[in-house]
Amino acid sequence: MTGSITSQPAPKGSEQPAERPAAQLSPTTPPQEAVLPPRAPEAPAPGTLVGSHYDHCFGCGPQHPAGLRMTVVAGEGLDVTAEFTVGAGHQGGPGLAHGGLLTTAMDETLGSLNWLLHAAAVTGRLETDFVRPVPVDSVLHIRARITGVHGRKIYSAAEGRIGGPDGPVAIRAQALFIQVKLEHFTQHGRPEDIKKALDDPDLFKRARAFEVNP
Ligand SMILES: CCCCCCCCCCCCCC(=O)SCCNC(=O)CCNC(=O)[C@H](O)C(C)(C)COP(=O)(O)OP(=O)(O)OC[C@H]1O[C@@H](n2cnc3c(N)ncnc32)[C@H](O)[C@@H]1OP(=O)(O)O
Repeated sequence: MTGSITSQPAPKGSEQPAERPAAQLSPTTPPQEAVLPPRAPEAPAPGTLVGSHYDHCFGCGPQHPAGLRMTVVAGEGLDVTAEFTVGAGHQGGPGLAHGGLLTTAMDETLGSLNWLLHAAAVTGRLETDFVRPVPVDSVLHIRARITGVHGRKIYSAAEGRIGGPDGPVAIRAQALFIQVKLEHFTQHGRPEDIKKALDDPDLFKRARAFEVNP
């Protein structure tokens, strides 16, 4: 067979393996200077629901018609747990969860950690390893923790297990969240949604509570 990429002769002078670049730390790995701060006084008590940050959020909003409606429970330290039940509407391959939706569930859980610091933060980078397929009807049990804080950067990691906390690992994630001011939302969001949120004191009080001075 001709024309196959693999059957092409190596270009002259390329017989030596290229020098590998030095191993680099992922931007989601906390630097040595990072710290683990105490829980904020406003953090939800251990064992209680963290609560939805926005009613229309795809990940946690109770008013979202097709969202994941995830609920997250605060842990004892800088950690949370969450469960995501994979439904027929979440399929990628037949009978299996779509990877992008699993990533969303991880993002939502990791994002909830910021409540423990009382910090408004958005996902800057999210890395995901898909370890095994997740069948429809299974419950993904997610445990997430903050791994370090450095300036505006909040580092975190999570693991999703099938069926419960002792089930087989299906997905792992590491994230870098960046603290932002409330203006991040009010300046960039669609004006009618921002107005609706601002006009509704119940919807917005949590967001206001998030205001920080990075
Ligand atoms: C209305 C209702 C409101 C509800 C409120 C609830 C909130 C909860 C919502 C939760 C919803 C669920 C979660 C969601 O879905 S959140 C939604 C998905 N995420 C976003 O939309 C974020 C989009 N990105 C941005 O807005 C900006 O890029 C941000 C704000 C992130 C940074 O732009 P900003 O101009 O502010 O800062 P900076 O650029 O100086 O960067 C600062 C530092 O960070 C480092 N860096 C940045 N990015 C990366 C990267 N990718 N890898 C590695 N490093 C990165 C950067 O090098 C720098 O480091 P250093 O030089 O200092 O060392």
